[in-house]
Amino acid sequence: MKLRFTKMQGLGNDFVVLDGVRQHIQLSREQYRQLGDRHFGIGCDQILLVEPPSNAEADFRYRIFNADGGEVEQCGNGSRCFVRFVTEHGLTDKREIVVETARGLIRPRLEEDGSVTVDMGRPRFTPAEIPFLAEQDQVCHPLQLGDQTVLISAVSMGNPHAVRIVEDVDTAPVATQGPQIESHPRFPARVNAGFMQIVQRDRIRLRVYERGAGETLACGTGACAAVVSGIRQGLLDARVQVQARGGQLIIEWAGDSHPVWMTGPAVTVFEGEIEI
Ligand SMILES: N[C@@H](CCC[C@H](N)C(=O)O)C(=O)O
Repeated sequence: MKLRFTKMQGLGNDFVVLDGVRQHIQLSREQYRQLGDRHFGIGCDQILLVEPPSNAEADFRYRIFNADGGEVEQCGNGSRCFVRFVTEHGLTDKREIVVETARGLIRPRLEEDGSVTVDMGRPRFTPAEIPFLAEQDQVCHPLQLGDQTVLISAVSMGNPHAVRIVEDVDTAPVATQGPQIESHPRFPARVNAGFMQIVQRDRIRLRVYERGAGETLACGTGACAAVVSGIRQGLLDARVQVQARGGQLIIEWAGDSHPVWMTGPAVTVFEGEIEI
């Protein structure tokens, strides 16, 4: 079967986007994994499938698959690419779009300058909602990694995140501790592992070892989780610039049950067709 696709990126976190509105797409986990393969497929961190909504309130539904083929609940950089995709492909002329995801509705808005602002919903900290095996919600939890104990905060932005504060992201043990945290038995659905350096109260540097994709150049939900975790610890202000390896995001959170807002770019790289 021939499949048309669009290659996009948000801060270097790259996506294969499929139009499931104009073509019927039903792929197996193995086929998603094949699309994401950088040697035998197109190559990307995640695949986004845009579909008609099943909820009357929504304009579209979008599904997210990691490069390992597994379906996940939420994707920040992907939600901005999604907005550029549906507008550039003439699927909508709305600037504010209601989108159904596996974890409820999100409401992205296309700004005049082409950037996209997304209401990412409210963060959740209850261990069962993340899911994380812990007695109670604490701002920080000790986590055993071999013979070392590290402090992490556990946050769900629809998808699970563990955030660790480090002195310097450039020398942080992302390649070694990232996979250990990702598959830690206390995270039964696995987890995205963030390493955050606090530069100032309104600026952090962040690297994320993503569940199902490895370290990416940026992670939107990871940026939300890191800022929320820093605010909860009293270390950050309500508006923070997040510097990832692939570029910058602005994250805002007013606390408690307020939603987290994310603003950043999304870019189309090329279009193509693949036999799958
Ligand atoms: N890159 C994404 C997150 C994609 C999903 C994640 N790897 C997971 O498994 O939850 C983002 O920008 O948020």
